[in-house]
This record gives sequence, C-alpha cells and structure tokens, in this order.
Amino acid sequence: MEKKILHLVIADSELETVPESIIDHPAIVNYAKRRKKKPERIILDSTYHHSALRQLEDGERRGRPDIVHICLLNALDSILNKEDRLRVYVHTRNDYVIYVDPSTRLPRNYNRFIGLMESLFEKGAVPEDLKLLKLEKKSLNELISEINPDAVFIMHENGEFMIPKHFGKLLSKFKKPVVVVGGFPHGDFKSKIDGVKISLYREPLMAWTIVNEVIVSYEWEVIKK
Ligand SMILES: C[S@@+](CC[C@H](N)C(=O)[O-])C[C@H]1O[C@@H](n2cnc3c(N)ncnc32)[C@H](O)[C@@H]1O
Repeated sequence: MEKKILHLVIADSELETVPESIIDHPAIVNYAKRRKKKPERIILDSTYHHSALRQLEDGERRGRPDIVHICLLNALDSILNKEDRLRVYVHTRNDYVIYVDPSTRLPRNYNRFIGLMESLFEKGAVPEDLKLLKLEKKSLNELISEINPDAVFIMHENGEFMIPKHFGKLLSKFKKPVVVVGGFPHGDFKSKIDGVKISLYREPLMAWTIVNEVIVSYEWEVIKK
C-alpha cells in the first residue's frame, strides 16, 4: 500500500528579492553596500528595509523571510519529516515555488538562511550539485495541480473550527492531502484557491505555530510505532 504523505504548502510567503522600484532607496543601497551585494540580489527584509517598504504596495506585510525560516526549521526537524511522511513547499508573493528536499539541513542562523535564499534566487537551485532547494516560477494553483492531492485544506482563522486532534484524524483519511498555511504576518491570502477552510484556534496564530499543530496532529494519526 502506498504510504500516506502530507504535502504542506507555505503560501503567499513574503519572501522576495528587493523590487526594482526601491533599489535606489538609501535603506537598500546602504544595506547592500554593507553586505557587499548588488541591491537587486538581496532579500527584502522589513527589519532592515522598513523605510523603503513604506513606498511599496502592501508594504506593511512584505519582507518577512523570518516566517519562512521558522516554518521550515520546524517542518524539517519534525518527526513526520524524519519518517519521510512530509513534503514541504514554499510559494511566494511573486509566484515562485521553492521545492524543499526532505533531507535539507537548513541553517539555524538567520543571516546564513538569508544568504542561502539570495543564492537560490540567483542560481535557481542550492547547492548547485545536490539541488536540495529548487526554485521555479509557478502559481499556487499550478503547484497544487502538480501535487495532484486527494484533498486540499486551507488553514484560516475564519474557517470551520476544529481542534487540532480532530483535524489530524480528518487529514489521515486521505492519502495525499495538501495543507496550505499563509506565510505572511497580516491580512488574508492573495492567491485564490479552492479548498476546505479550517480554523484550529479562536484567535489568529503565527504561521509556524499552525505548521507545528498540523504536523503533530497528523503525525499522531499516521505514525504508530
Ligand atoms: C499570521 S497568520 C495570517 C495573518 C492573520 N490573518 C492576521 O491578520 O493576524 C498566518 C497563517 O497562519 C494560519 N493561521 C493563523 N491563525 C490560524 C487559526 N486560528 N486557525 C488556522 N490557521 C491559522 C493561516 O494559514 C494564516 O494565513
């Protein structure tokens, strides 16, 4: 029997290189100089580029690679992943998808993670020989069609309420479910996708907390040894 695998998509993630329209902004130019990189090659980060972000549409939610970093650390270090029952994808606001090999050992250090993302956006795959992380231009809907799941669940604070334990049970009924978690700090999904919206708590939680809850609730159902 084919084993059940959970496909987790961190969607509409606020991970992008600096947009053309702000490459001349002093906050970007100075930061790029300090890091000895070209402005267009650096990853937008609200901690350092706050004043430049104010000039961008959706500026209050953009530049949050830290959300992707923490979600990926949690997912890749999970028991579910070590048991080869998890596939993780990062979809970004500009419709790029990062395919994450389950054996990837992501840098714990945030600055090193940023360096890795910059190489990925420049080269399309890192490390170039092993291709543990691969970048492709793709919409969220294209990614989901490619996975070809038997169910799609969208984690959403306004979805049908279900405690994590019950959600794990529901997920385990499917062979290849996709679970979508928003990789952004505020607001709603920008991509339009079909799926069953599920809320796991009566308040909004951070994306990485939802990632943990989903993974562990599923793990308790499918890993029985
Ligand atoms: C920080 S939240 C998004 C921002 C949130 N809409 C807000 O304005 O505070 C990031 C993601 O975590 C998931 N999430 C957050 N709270 C949730 C909840 N109570 N139940 C299910 N998913 C949740 C959703 O996928 C959401 O897109």
